[in-house]
Order: sequence, then C-alpha cells, then structure tokens
Amino acid sequence: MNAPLSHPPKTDLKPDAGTTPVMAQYLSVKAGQPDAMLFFRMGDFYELFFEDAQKAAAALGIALTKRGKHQGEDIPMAGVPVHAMDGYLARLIRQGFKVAVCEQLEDPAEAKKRGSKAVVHRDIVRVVTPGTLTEDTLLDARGANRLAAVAIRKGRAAVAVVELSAGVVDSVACDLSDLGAALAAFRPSEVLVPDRLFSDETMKGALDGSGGVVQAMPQALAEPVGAKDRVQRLYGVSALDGFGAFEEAEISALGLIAAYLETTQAGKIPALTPPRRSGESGFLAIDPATRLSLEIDRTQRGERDGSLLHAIDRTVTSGGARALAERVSRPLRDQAAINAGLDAVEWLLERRDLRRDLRDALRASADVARATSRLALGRGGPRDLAAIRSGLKTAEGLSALFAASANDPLAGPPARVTACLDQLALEGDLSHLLAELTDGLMDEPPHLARDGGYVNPGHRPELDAARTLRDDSRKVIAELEAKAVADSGVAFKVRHNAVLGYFLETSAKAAEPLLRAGPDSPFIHRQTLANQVRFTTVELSELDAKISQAGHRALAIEAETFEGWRREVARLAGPLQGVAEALAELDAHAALAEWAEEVGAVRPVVDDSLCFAVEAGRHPVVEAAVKAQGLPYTPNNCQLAGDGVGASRLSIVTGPNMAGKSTFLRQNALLVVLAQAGAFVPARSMRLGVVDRLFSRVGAGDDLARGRSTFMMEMVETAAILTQATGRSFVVLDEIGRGTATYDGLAIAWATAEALHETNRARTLFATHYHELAQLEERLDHVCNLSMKAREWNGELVFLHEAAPGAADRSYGVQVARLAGVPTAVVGRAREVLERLENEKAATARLDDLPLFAAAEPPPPPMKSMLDEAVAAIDPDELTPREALEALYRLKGMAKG
Ligand SMILES: Nc1ncnc2c1ncn2[C@@H]1O[C@H](COP(=O)(O)OP(=O)(O)OP(=O)(O)O)[C@@H](O)[C@H]1O
Repeated sequence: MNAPLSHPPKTDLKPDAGTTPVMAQYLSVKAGQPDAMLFFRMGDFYELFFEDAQKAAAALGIALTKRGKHQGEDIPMAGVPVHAMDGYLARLIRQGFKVAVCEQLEDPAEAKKRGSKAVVHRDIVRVVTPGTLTEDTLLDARGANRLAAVAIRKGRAAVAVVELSAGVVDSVACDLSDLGAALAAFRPSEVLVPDRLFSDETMKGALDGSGGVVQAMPQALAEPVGAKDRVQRLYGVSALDGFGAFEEAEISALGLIAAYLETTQAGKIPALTPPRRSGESGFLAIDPATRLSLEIDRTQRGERDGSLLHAIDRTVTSGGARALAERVSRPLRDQAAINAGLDAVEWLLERRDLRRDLRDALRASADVARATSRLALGRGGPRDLAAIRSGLKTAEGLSALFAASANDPLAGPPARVTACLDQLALEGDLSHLLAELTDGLMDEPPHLARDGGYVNPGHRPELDAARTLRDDSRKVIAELEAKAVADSGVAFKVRHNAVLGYFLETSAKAAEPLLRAGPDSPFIHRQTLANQVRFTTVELSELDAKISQAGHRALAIEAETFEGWRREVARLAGPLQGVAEALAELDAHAALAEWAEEVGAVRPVVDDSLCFAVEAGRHPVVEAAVKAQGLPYTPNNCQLAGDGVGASRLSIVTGPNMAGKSTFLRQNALLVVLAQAGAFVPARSMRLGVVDRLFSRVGAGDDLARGRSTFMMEMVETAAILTQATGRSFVVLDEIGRGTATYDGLAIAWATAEALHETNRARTLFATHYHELAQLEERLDHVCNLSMKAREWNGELVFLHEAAPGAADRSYGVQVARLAGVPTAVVGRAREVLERLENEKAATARLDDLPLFAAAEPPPPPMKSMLDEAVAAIDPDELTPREALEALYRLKGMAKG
C-alpha cells in the first residue's frame, strides 16, 4: 500500500487579518496535526478545508465547494454528514490516510452565553490511523489489526506490537537478520520507524516485507530514557522491571508505540496487557518471502481464500479466528509447547459430543476482547456491554459443561485446556458484573448510549419513576388535545418541535376566530406560518416543562448507569481480556480438532531429533481444490534426516512441468508449519524433529516495484538462505537459477545444493529442471533423487503426481507445451531442435570431474572498498579540526553513493 501519510501542507496556513474566528480555530487545530486529514465538526457535518478537502474529494468522490477566503484565495471545502462518518473513514484509512477527528466539545448554546461572536470550543478527540482502529465497522472481525514499531540499538533489533482493539501488547527482541521474519509474523497494518533508520538496508527489507503502512517517527522519541518514561506512563507504573528485563531496542520500540498512542488517542489511556515478551527463539522463523511463497495466511495475491489458514479454519467466533491465525502465522519452536497444543487438540478430537456442545456455546458469545477495549477507551456503547455479558454467560456455561470431565482423574483435560477453564471460572468481580448486566441491561440494547433505552425497568427505581412521568404525561397530552378540540370547536393537533416544545396547531382559516378572541381566551398565540397557526395553553406549557424534565432526567440516569458499568469494565479489563483469550483459545483448539476429523489428519510426533518423515502426506489446500473438481489427490511420502541417519539430508526432485513438484515441496513445508502450530497434519503419519527456520523459494515472481528482476530476487533470497539456514532448518527450493543462461543457472543451482548439503546441513528439498544435478546423489553422502512420475500413454502425457526414488529420465517440456495448446507446427519444430541438442549432449558438460565442494578454492579476500581506502588514507593526528570535519563530510558522501 502506498502511504500518503506525510505531506507538508502547501497552503500557508497562518491566520491573517481577514481570518474569521472559526477559521482561526481551524488553523490552530490543524497546526497540531499537519500530516493528518482534519475532520472538523460543524453541526451535523465534518468539514474539510484546503488541501484536505481536495484530497478527500478525490479519494471519496464527494463534492468540492468553497467557503470564504484565505489570503485572497477561495478556501476549498468538502464535508461528510456525521451519521455517515464511519463509511467515509473506512475508505480513507484503507487508502492509507490518517484522519484527525475534531469535535465540538460544548453545546453551541453554552458558547452563545460568552457572547454572540464566541466560537464553540473544539478539539481533536482522536487521530484514526490504520493500526489504531477499534470500531467493528472499520475492522476485519476475523483478522487482528496491529500497530508495530521497530527499533535497532546496539546491534540488536526489536519489534513492539499492539493490537489496540484487543488490548494485547507483544515485544520481540532479535538479531538484525531476524527482523524481517519477526515483523512479518505479526502482519501489522501500520509500522512506526525512527526516521534515522529509514535508509538502513536491514530496515528497508523488513519494512517492505511487512505489508503495513510505514510511518516515520522522530528519532528523539526512540531514545531509551524518554521512551521508558512514556511506556511507564502508558501503563501507569513507576518501573518496568515487573514486566521483565527489556533490551534497549525493545524499550525504544515500545516507547514509539506509547508516543503514538498518546497523540492518536488524544490522551485516553487504553487498557493494555503487559508486553508479552518473546525472543525469536520461541518461534519458527519464517521470513516474508517464505510466508508469501507458502501462502500461509494470505495468497500471493493478498486474498485469504486459497491460503492455508482459510483451508483449515473451522472456528466459530471472531476471537477464535484471530487466535488460530496467530497460531498458524507464528508456529512454535519449543517441543514441549508444541506438544501441549497437540494434547489439547487430541483431547477435543476424542470427545465429539463435548466438542459439539463447546462449539454451540461459543457460537452464542460475542467479541468480548474488542468490546472491552472500546469501552475502556470510552468509545463503546450499550451493545458492547451486551457483548461482554454474552461472553461472561458463555464462560459460565462452559465451566458447567466441562465440570464432569475436569474432575475425571484418568482422562481429565490437558494443561492448555485446564488453563483456559481456570480463566473462565468467574469469581468475585466478574461474576458480580455478569449479574449486574443481566439484571440491568436490556436484551437487545441500541448501539449508542446517547438516546437511552437500554436500562431494564426495575433496575433503578428513580429511572422507572422518571420514565413513568414522561410516558404518562404523553397520555395526558393526548387527552389535552381532545379537550382543546371540544372547548374550541377547532380541529387542533398537538405537535412538538425543539424550539416551541409542545403546541396546538390548526389551519390559518380555522384559527381566525381564536385570533380575534380577547385576552381571556385560554388559547395563547405562539406563531403564524403561511398555512398554519400555533397556540398553547397554560396547562400545555406546564406539561411540556414536566415532560422534558422527566425525559432529561431519565436520560441522565441511564447515562450515569452506563458510565458506572463502563468504568467497571475498564477496571476489570485485564480479567475480561483473560476470559476473551480463553474463549478464543478453546475455539481454536476445537476448530483444529474439527478440521482434523473432517480431513483425516493425524497427530504428528514432534521431538528433538533431526528427522522429517512423512507417510502419505497431502497438501491441505491443493487437495481441497483437486477434490472439488472431482479428482483424486495422490498422497506422497517424504523422508529427510538432518544427520543423514536413516534418510538423506537433501533430495533432488526432478520431473516434468505440471507433474506436481511445487505442490510436493510446499506440502512438506506446510506440514512443518501445521505441526509446529500444534495442529494435526493431513498424512498417515509424521515424525518431525523441531525446525528452527523454514525457507521456501517456490516460483519467485518479479518485484518490479523494487526494481529487481526475477533472477535478482531469486539470488537475494538464495543468499538469505545460505547465510541463515542451520542444521535444524528446513528448506524447500524450486528451480533456482532458471532465470539466467543455462550454464550460469546450472552452476548456481549446483553450488547452492552442495553448500546446503555440506555447510548449512539443513533438511532440504531441491526441485530442479537441471537433470545434471541428479549426479550429486553419487558425489555427496546424504543426497537422494526423487522424481515426480509421469507416463506417456498412447502419445499422451499422464501425470501420476507421485514422488518416487530416482531421477526423471527426461523433462517432457515439449509434451507439456503441446498439452498447453502450443500450435502443432511449433511443437514439431521444437522436437527437431531437442533431438539435435540431445545428440550433441551440449548440456552435459563433464561435471563428474569437478573437485568436491569442500576442496574447492577458498574465495579471494574481499576487495577493499573506496571507502576503506579513503579511511585508511586519513591520519587523524595530522588534521586540523576543520580538515577533520571536511573529511567526515567527504566520507559520509562516499558512504551514501
Ligand atoms: N499429489 C497430487 N495429487 C493430485 N493432483 C496434484 C498433485 N500434485 C499436483 N497436482 C495437480 O497438478 C497441478 C500442477 O502441480 P504443480 O504446480 O505442483 O506442478 P509443477 O511440477 O511444480 O509444475 P511446474 O514445474 O510447471 O511449476 C496442481 O495444480 C494440481 O492440480
């Protein structure tokens, strides 16, 4: 997404002699948020002026008008009605804008008391940005919306993340090389970066892969001392030690988040969990390119449909969907933690009835996490309270549902389920809150608190009294109308408006006799319109006052009740988020069990070995697609061993195009993701020694936006694998080297395969069209060949999609071209050329005499750069201060170039 977040205002926005008081107020508010689009509340509209108006008109397709003049020029203006605000906001945020909302903070009547020219007091109440949304209308219910911040200090990197809509904070410290993977794992919508790091190469790569809108922050906000103060303020604590020992980079990143929340939330303090800290060592590292290639939570086109997550998601609540997405996006590395997740899935898989009841109960609950967060920020309404009530009721119901099995000493729930049940056991305050909301809050309350009508009758006697007075008086009004008609013989109707209150109205003609009546007439004239005349009576005026007082009083009591509940929710935000998390986690476990049962998935054995053994594995997404077409899916085995014991470490996979190589490679990588996410796997069996880093390069596309060709991209990514893969990693590589001349490509593929085998020693599947690589099986200790089987039958090519030992005999490229509809004449000509080439055996250069990889010449020492030489030429002791400064500038200039 392009981020039009920062733009200097072009117009000189300074008030001058001709500036009206309202415009002067606008300009001063705007000066506080120059890079946000300012929505300036004027009555029933939010108005935009100057460049904001022009941009909004273009982005939203709304009319651009003008209002008054500034420095002799017309002021462009555009506006949106207050009631339609959410829709417009959503569209602007999606386009990458940030929006400052400036409200009227007093009744215009109050302002008038200060004088007829006084301006209504206004100020910014919130800045809406992609990463700080909390409204359901602006959020994807099944996806988390996160704001991230990155920082680098003392050679270490950190990512801090807040999910404001659920109040969850994460902090990850990692090596610089892991920054991209750590950031991409959170899929942030918005990323804060200290401006000084903008041109840093590591940072650029990480930001490009994150997918979020990037927001530059002043470097000063990342300085540790100030940052620490701000984080302490955010949490209302005087020291951060209670949260753990943070690295400096983490403090900087958290400090950026705190600074951003301070401005965007206009001082309102959100209810946040203490930062959940994790080193990257707790998680399977998956860099952005691998994520994209494996289509874990989004397809390469950015859609959810077609991703692994979409294929396996059987959750029934939005919180559950988010928990599952997090689990699949950040699989674990710790064997015990992975097995704890698998225990929970297995336990629920074995209990079909309990699982059904659990899922039914969960379906009835609402999004407690988001409702709590909105209420804590003062943005929630009565419907959010109802969401909390339904979540707490579900919690109560689930405690009862699990009561029998929880006490079963032999087959009781595993630790992860028990931990959830503990969170759901409502005691004290939460149970009191549930009782209070059950008694006091109406079943289907309105969205907004403003108009009342959500507190149950009987909950507060004084409210009942005010309501009765208000409603009874309405009856009396009807009686009064009948009496007026009877007394006067005129066809009166009682009407109401904001200016006159209640009045009697009749046509001008019917009113004539009354207007002529003397001062003793009970009908007092109020107003004459073109066709109507309005009257009142003493009785009606008295009643009017009584009704409006009663109505106001009822509203005030409801508002006060709401505020009491809201404050209680804010106070209990921590335990409420705990309940929300437990509900979401149970949903995710049960959903994985449901999916496992549906597709026949099994529990993988996850241990500390270096084994990877899959029997009859299937690709969860391709299988579903193939079956939807009524075709069978061919399961495949795959055996690799990092230590070469019992299986080879690296498999060279050959076979014709379309035979299923990419599917086979991705399938095995996805089984790693699923197993380490604590999910069952679609296979007959699987044993996996925990993987630390997963790399997948399958069908890299051009990245023209970054000015890199396919081949360049592939080499950058290959370099990342060769420098980062360890003996515990799992690598799938498809057709590297294909984007360049045959010999170059073959040479690169050959050297890469050798290095992965000898140096990185990662478990690797290496698919290639260079059949020459099959020779590696003979030359290296732990390599084996696999090929995707295909048969020619009656001149037709039939793909069996089966991975079998041995290399492919030929590539069938020409046959595939025919299948694809390449004209017969071209296919015939290609056959002739192929025959000639094969006869000449041009491609099989004598690779068998190559020296072994280990014996290859060491690379020459790196050439000295110009910068190195320039630095070496400087003798600091010989320089005057002025020369030293010049030298520094010169060096800096060279570094830039
Ligand atoms: N195991 C399988 N069982 C059934 N169908 C399969 C299987 N594997 C792949 N297919 C089908 O074959 C199609 C092609 O698979 P895939 O893209 O993996 O081939 P490929 O060998 O990588 O091709 P290319 O070399 O052209 O990229 C898939 O879209 C799917 O429809």
